[in-house]
Amino acid sequence: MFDYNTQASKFKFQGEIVVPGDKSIGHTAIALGALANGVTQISNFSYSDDLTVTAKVFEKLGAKIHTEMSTDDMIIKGVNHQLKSLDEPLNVDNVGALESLLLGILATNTNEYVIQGGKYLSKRSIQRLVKLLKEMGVKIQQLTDNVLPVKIQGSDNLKGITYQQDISSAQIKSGLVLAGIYAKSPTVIIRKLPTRDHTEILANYFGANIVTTPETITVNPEKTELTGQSLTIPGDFSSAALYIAGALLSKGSQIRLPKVGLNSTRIGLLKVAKQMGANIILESHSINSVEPFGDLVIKSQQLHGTKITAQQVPFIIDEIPLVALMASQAEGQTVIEGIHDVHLQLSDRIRNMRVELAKLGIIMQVNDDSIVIEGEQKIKVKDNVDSHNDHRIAMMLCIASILTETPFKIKNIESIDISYPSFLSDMKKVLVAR
Ligand SMILES: O=C(O)C1=C[C@@H](OP(=O)(O)O)[C@@H](O)[C@H](O)C1
Ligand SMILES: C=C(OP(=O)(O)O)C(=O)O
Repeated sequence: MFDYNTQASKFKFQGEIVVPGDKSIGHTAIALGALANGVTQISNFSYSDDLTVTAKVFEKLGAKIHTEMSTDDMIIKGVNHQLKSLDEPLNVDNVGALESLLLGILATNTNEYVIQGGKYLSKRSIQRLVKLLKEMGVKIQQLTDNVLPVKIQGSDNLKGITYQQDISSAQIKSGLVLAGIYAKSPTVIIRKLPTRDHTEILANYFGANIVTTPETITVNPEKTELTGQSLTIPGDFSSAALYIAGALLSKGSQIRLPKVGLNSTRIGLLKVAKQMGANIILESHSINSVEPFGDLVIKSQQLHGTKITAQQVPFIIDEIPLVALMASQAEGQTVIEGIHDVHLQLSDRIRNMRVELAKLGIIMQVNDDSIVIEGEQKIKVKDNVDSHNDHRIAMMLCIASILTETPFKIKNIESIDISYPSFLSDMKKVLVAR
């Protein structure tokens, strides 16, 4: 509903910016803290629209959540797996990560719940996870075919299952892992490709017994008791990626990003940038925390095209719009393979980024299983652009805007609140006209 007017100047990045805490880890930490016995203390928790929805849902289910806004500390008193029964539906809005975590958790409880979703989640199929949970013994009734709302009644006698992944989705995996924690027998997930692993890492930190190999994830439920923990959430790599792409592309840039999350399943963009010829400096690296983090220094560099394989795609899943922008400014062609088997993101993200970048004169070919992007495309503004209420597209378009002197409008800019509400003001702090 709000238009953002970009500026009639090219910019470069200079200085240092601390990005907010990771959204994906935030969802998982709230879910586990709410479910656990005792108190969980989360440092560097950053509220965004999506995390507000998650906190509200778990408060409704009985968890007590206190947030110290001045210090970004969140304290959760968990329900020790005794979820409150409810007469009203739980609304997950358009928060995909919450939808699957919640289905997995409610699967383990005998109360009946209704889960509702917003515009996008009322269209995105949840058939895969529903089918798997039903195999475990959960009763799920879908009021419309394969989408939210659903009525779910879990069981305290769930049977572990073996799931051969047919799609590389971290969310489906997370739902199944959480259901498996309280089942009566082990659940085994045979991987298609590795995806982000925050759920496995944090669940083990809270007391679960999940064994991972490159090929499998085994959830051993025997005697599992989740206990409240203390943890610090690192900076969100997906937010840092905006500055990484922006600084690489805008001549004369140098930016430092302290304490960014560096979980290897999230930082595919660093590998892609390296393949494209970039040298990103890692100044310090802490691996002794629950999730690794470090300081990154990025300078503008001329990039060249590359081939991004299907195995790399889950590790750049939320950064594909930024990778497309980088590819369009590099020398030569870039191909992103294996896009067919990824989970449909929020809006139809790949289609929407293609349509909106075309309005800025950036053309790409989207095939059934690949994207082909020619390099050295000049940005030529032909029309105003639209975020399609997708925060990743809105913020990528903001980065594109600093590469051109021609101003344009970004419609529905408020979608940035989904993950990074302070993005525009943060970005301004480190932008210098060139
Ligand atoms: O688990 C998560 O927090 C997420 C997993 C990813 O989805 P899929 O791997 O299911 O596609 C990612 O795109 C989404 O933004 C958040
Ligand atoms: C799609 C995203 O998140 P979710 O799937 O949780 O809505 C995202 O953060 O880009």
